Amino acid sequence: MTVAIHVEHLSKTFKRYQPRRYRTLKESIINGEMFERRLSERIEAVKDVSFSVAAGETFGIIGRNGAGKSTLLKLLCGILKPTTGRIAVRGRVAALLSLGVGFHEQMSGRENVFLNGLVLGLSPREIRARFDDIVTFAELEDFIDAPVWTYSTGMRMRLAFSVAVNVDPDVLIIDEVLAVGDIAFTEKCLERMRMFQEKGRTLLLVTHDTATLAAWCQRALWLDQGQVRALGDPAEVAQAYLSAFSESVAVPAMNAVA
Ligand SMILES: Nc1ncnc2c1ncn2[C@@H]1O[C@H](COP(=O)(O)OP(=O)(O)OP(=O)(O)O)[C@@H](O)[C@H]1O
Repeated sequence: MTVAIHVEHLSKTFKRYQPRRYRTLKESIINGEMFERRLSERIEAVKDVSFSVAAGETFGIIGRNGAGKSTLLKLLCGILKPTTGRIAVRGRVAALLSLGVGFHEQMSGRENVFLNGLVLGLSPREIRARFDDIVTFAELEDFIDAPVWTYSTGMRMRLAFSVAVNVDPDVLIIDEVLAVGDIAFTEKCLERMRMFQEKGRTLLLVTHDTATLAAWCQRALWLDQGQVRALGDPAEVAQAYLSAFSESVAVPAMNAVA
C-alpha cells in the first residue's frame, strides 16, 4: 500500500491574546501599554492526532464545530506549522478550504488563477494550457478580469474548485465548501470528484454529515475537541458520532461534501 498522507502525533496549540482593558485612552497611554497584548489562554486545537491515508483512498473527517477539522487541514496543506508531531504528504496537494483562502482580493480572477497555479507547482506554460478549462468550468468567462473582491461567495467557490481540480493534484482536500454553490454547479463538482476517485487519486473530505461519509469514503476519522475519537469504517465512525451527539441531524449527502 502506498501512503499518501501520514500524520504522527500531530498537535497544534494556538495562543489567544486579549488586549488589556483600560477605562480610558489616557490611562492606557500613561501606562505605556496601549498596544501591549496579554496572553490569556492556550487552545489545543489538534491534540496528538495520528492516522494514514492510502493513495487512491477517499478519507472522511467528521466532527462538530470547533473540533479542529480546519486546523488539521491547514496543517496538512502547510498553511499552519505543527506545534509538535509529523506530517508527510506524497505528491501535489490542492485544497479547497474555507472560501477565499488563497485569493488576493485586489487581483483579478485571471491573476489569481496564475498565482494559485504557481503556488501549486505548475509552470506558467502549464497554467496557460489549462487556463481556458479552468475559466469554462467555473463559468466565469465574463468576470475573469474583474477583481476577486467583486465576486460573490458562489463565484469564489467556483473558481477555487476549478483551479483545484484542474491542476491535476495527487491529493485533493475539500472542506465543506461546495454547500455554497447552486445545485447545477454542485452536481458538476461531484462528477469531477467521482472522476478524480476513478483516476485513483486521494480525496480527503471534511463534513458534518454522516451520509456523506457513507456515500463517499472508504475510511473516516471522527475528530472531537482536537482528538481522534474513532477511526476506521465510515459507517461505524458515523454511528459512534451520531450516538454521542444524538442532536446531530444528517443533511442530504450532496450538500455536505460540499
Ligand atoms: N488562528 C487561531 N487562533 C486561535 N484559535 C484558533 C485559531 N484557529 C482556530 N482556533 C481555535 O481552534 C479550535 C478549532 O477550530 P477549527 O476551526 O479547526 O474547528 P473546526 O472543526 O474546523 O470547526 P467548524 O466546523 O466550525 O469549521 C477552535 O476552538 C477555534 O476557536
